[in-house]
Amino acid sequence: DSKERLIRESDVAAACEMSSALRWRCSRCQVRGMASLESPRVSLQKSSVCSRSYFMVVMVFFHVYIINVIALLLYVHYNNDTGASNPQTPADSGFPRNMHLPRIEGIRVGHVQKVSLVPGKVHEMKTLSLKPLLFEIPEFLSEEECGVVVHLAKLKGLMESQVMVPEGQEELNQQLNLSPEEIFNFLDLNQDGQLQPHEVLRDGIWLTSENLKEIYDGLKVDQDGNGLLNLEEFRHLKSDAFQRFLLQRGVERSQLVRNSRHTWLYQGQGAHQVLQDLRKRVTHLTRLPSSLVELSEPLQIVRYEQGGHYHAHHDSGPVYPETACTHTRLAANTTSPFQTSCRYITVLFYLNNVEEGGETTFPVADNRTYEEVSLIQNDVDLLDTRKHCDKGNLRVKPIKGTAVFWYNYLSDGRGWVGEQDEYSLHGGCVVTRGTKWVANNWINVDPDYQRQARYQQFVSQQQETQEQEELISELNSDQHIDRHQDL
Ligand SMILES: O=C(O)CCC(=O)C(=O)O
Ligand SMILES: [Fe+2]
Repeated sequence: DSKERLIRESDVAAACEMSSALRWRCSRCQVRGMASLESPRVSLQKSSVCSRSYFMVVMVFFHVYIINVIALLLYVHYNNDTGASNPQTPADSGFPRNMHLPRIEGIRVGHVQKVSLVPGKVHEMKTLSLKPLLFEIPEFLSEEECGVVVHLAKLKGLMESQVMVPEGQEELNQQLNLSPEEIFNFLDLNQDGQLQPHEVLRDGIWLTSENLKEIYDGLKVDQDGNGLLNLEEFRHLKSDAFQRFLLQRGVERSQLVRNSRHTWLYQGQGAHQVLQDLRKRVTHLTRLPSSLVELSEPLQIVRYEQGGHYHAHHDSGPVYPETACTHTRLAANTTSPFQTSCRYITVLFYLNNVEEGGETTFPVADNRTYEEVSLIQNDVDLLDTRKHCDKGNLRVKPIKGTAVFWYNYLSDGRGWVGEQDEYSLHGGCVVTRGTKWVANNWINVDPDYQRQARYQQFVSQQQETQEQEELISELNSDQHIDRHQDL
């Protein structure tokens, strides 16, 4: 009998160890533990409640627990490898399988966080809006740095940001094989069977209702004269008819979507130190992997003369499965006619103080809802930065050295780029006095993780080949020198 009790006692000990592994509070163990301090007799009596079957139950729990843990580990493992957002990437791509893009938290509008971007200086970063996620950092560039960037841009020379050439709309439509009905349906946002002025394809030219009436009259297209186009009237038009008409009649620069000049400055190895420093600072600011920042577009410098403007736009378009990104297209092996620049982040620097006007407007920042149709109502076109900048939700005054930055895409919830953030709509208000200099640093990320990975692999292979070729040519030239010396 005492032997059996001893066995039971050891069973209980084993069972209790199991149960503590399960974090399952075994009151009997506590009773046993306490009792054993006081009197072994009591301990034996109490332990009798823990029978073999009790031990079996605990063992079953223990096994279920272990199986659950293994299943969870397997799930995490396979989800990382085969998930849509983070699919398998080649082992030698130098691009981690599971790269997560950090996103800075805005907390709330007006929140200020301190950021350390350059040694010995602390910057303050203020949240301007949450939709889009938008920040302002005063004194991001020093006065001298602003001067250097403007100087370099002038040395390089600036070109018109928008030229007046029809953009081959007709050819594109033919290529896409779209019927007039399909195009009409696509343009007719509210599907009322009529094209309102704002539903007409503007394609580079900013058409006010007055402009449009003039075009309709000139082309004799609006047969019933109601200022709207129905499908029948639309059928008689070529899709680039408006552009051609305006080209013949002559268009002023102020009638374009964008009235500015710009140039591009390379920021990689060998570039001016200020440009390289700027890129490093942007990497620190955005907290993105440096490889992404380094493979992005060069710095764009923009100059607006007095009267210059940029109507509200998105820096990067929506991405559908068939949309290619301009930067990864080379490695994507696609023939899709749809492409966008996939600018995940815009960092905009103000390089001078503007005497009057020239603010950056975010007309729908922190709106409750975003509806394209409600942007143009009762002759107030919120996209029009020549006329209605004062009616937008948020305007940032250009101050020399200040940087603003925002996300043009939302997160996909799994650490990668998600859908376009429509609230990132913005524009440059008309410069009413003086000139305005800004610079754009766009960080390009493909919302398709695998395409971005392939692109990075492609670039690193190219770099390797180039380095090898350089090494070979260096060796050859060394041999050449030696031979020369021999001679
Ligand atoms: O000039 C500005 O304030 C905005 C510029 C801009 O949006 C752009 O260049 O894409
Ligand atoms: Fe922009």
